[in-house]
Amino acid sequence: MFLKKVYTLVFLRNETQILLGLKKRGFGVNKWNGFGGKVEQNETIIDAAIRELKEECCVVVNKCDLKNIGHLEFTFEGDSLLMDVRVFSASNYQGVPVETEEMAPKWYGYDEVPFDNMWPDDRIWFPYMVKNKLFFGKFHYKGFDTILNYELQELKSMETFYKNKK
Ligand SMILES: Nc1nc2c([nH]c(=O)n2[C@H]2C[C@H](O)[C@@H](COP(=O)(O)OP(=O)(O)OP(=O)(O)O)O2)c(=O)[nH]1
Repeated sequence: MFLKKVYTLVFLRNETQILLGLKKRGFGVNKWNGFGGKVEQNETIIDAAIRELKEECCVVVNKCDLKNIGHLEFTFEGDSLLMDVRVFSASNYQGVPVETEEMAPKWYGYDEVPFDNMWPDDRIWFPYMVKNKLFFGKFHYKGFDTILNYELQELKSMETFYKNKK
């Protein structure tokens, strides 16, 4: 039995670039990533995505501009935690990303994404996101550097995926 915790992960994107943030503290420190974190009690997933984006880089996004593009699950050898990560993309937003105590933002061209300084699974599923394919990925780690096994599939619709998910 796993103990599931839900997280958000938001990527601001345009046709040529994607915004990443260098995590300055906590889980995933010193890695480039999208913006996100734990969904709190009594908070919807979409509200958590909006809140975390604002807290981490001071950008405001409207609900209707956040598109759920993927679902990721992470488990770790010897640990009962299952991280359930809802991935979103947005190209409309208000404000200019700025550095906060948690993240230092930077725009990257799609061909210069710094995978060597990111979670190892990112290089596996990023190509789906870049090609605008919806995806579901499951990664089982040993420690935080080694993927022991994984599954990745393209989805036709996130709604259908969640409807059929147990
Ligand atoms: N790209 C990518 N993101 C990941 C992976 N694993 C993983 O947890 N994430 C994301 C999901 C969340 O956005 C973030 C982890 O959330 P967090 O621990 O920073 O949450 P938080 O801000 O609420 O935490 P806290 O420090 O305030 O307690 O990292 C991964 O393998 N790849």
